[in-house]
Amino acid sequence: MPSTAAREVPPLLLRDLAVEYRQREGVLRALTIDRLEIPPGTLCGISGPSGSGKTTLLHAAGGLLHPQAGEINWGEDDLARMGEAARDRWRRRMAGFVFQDFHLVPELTALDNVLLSVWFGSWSARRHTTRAAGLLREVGIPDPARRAGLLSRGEQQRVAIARALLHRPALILADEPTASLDAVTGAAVADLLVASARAVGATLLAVSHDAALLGRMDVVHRIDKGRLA
Ligand SMILES: Nc1ncnc2c1ncn2[C@@H]1O[C@H](COP(=O)(O)OP(=O)(O)OP(=O)(O)O)[C@@H](O)[C@H]1O
Repeated sequence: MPSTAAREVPPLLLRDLAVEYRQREGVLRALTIDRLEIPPGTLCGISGPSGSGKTTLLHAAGGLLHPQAGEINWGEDDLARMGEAARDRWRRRMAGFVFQDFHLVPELTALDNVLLSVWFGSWSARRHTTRAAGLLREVGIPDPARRAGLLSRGEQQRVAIARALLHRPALILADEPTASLDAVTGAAVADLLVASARAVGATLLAVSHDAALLGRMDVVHRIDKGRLA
């Protein structure tokens, strides 16, 4: 299991948060959170009906969107007060993302998919190549030279998890990580995600409808109509 400790993991505190989307019919208030605190290293599930605001919450907590009001405090850093460039830098430093449909480039090898952020960033490729190959071995991908498009769906999600772990994130944000996998493969991916976060002490925020995954979280917050239920 990936075992190198994460950087220092800050607590998350959301306060008076409001996220709105401009839609054709007008402005939709998608999320209203008075207060939500998540201690460092917590495995936190986010559940709720379709359209209730789960992904919006994940994106707000991960600095992928700018809220209309409120605070998104990861320790000393308030993402709500940062511009887009600062949030980009914060994300690259702090967060690893895992998505339902993997977001891999099928023509590239497993290794190159894990290293994509290194190509686009200013990190040293050689140092990261060794770590990326090691992570792929640890998540159960023995052949890093295999093209991602030739891997099974479960293997592709393993590659995506290795990619999320590359920069030793303090936070792992996963959006329906098992939803496009069959039950057995999903359970194995859930095991890997939980074990990976635990091994490095990272905070895990996982949006999911998957009872097996949610059952492995320390806490599950349910969202209904944009509010904590
Ligand atoms: N970029 C956007 N522009 C406009 N409206 C949006 C946008 N993203 C989400 N919404 C709306 O905000 C509400 C919450 O969406 P969100 O994706 O957060 O819900 P969800 O609980 O993750 O849903 P699901 O389980 O179906 O993925 C929905 O009504 C959705 O239509």
